[in-house]
Amino acid sequence: MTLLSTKGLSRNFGGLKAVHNVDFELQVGEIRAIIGPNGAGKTTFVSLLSGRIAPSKGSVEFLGRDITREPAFKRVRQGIAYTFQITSVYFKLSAYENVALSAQSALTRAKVPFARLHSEQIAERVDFALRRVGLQDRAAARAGELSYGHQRLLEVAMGLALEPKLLILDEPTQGLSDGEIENFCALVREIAETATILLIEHNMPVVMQLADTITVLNAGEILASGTPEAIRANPAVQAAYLGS
Ligand SMILES: Nc1ncnc2c1ncn2[C@@H]1O[C@H](COP(=O)(O)OP(=O)(O)OP(=O)(O)O)[C@@H](O)[C@H]1O
Repeated sequence: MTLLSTKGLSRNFGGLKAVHNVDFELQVGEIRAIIGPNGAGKTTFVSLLSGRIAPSKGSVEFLGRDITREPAFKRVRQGIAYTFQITSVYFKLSAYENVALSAQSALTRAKVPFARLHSEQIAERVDFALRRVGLQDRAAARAGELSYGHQRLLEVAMGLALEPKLLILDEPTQGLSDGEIENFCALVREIAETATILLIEHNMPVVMQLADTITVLNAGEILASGTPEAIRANPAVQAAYLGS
């Protein structure tokens, strides 16, 4: 079953075609990686999916509905969560409060009137999300005092508190230690049991072990799509990206 698809999706910045004419399809339950050289258009592409930026041309469908013109907050309410770099974390708030903000927005999506939001409902969700990423013991810590690796995990917890159907992770392992990366991969597999994952990732071993399917972007266009084995063996991909 198709979760998300795009047709002719394009975004120009002046004369630059950052994303050009992309037809893309994502199936429910898969882990999809998007790879490509620097400047290939990966972040621009997922920003078009999440609604952070508007397309110059083309369309996006989510669960059969055209969401091309829907603003980001409405897409979040439909189940598209985008954890974008560390900038989304409020450093002065506690880990708990950061996740509670997300949880609140998800409960609003479920049409629970804002004024009647019970703190237990939020607490339940926050506890679940923090436990899932292994930060339950750091709930009271200020986000700004957490290690970088924990801040990245906090961001994932904020995404999970939205109970997303689609979780978009933009370079989630950047800056993590080898041990943290290993734990992170286990976490992604666990999350994939209940959500579809779209992952932008530069770390090839991570991509190769996690992804069901890899889509390669190059100069704003899809160069290839396939299993990790097929992508590894694809001469065009090797020439454009893997450099071997
Ligand atoms: N807001 C913007 N204004 C102008 N040009 C932009 C803007 N955002 C992205 N670009 C350009 O669009 C192209 C694609 O950028 P994008 O960040 O999507 O690539 P990427 O594949 O995510 O790269 P990286 O792997 O380095 O993060 C690049 O040439 C970039 O300079």
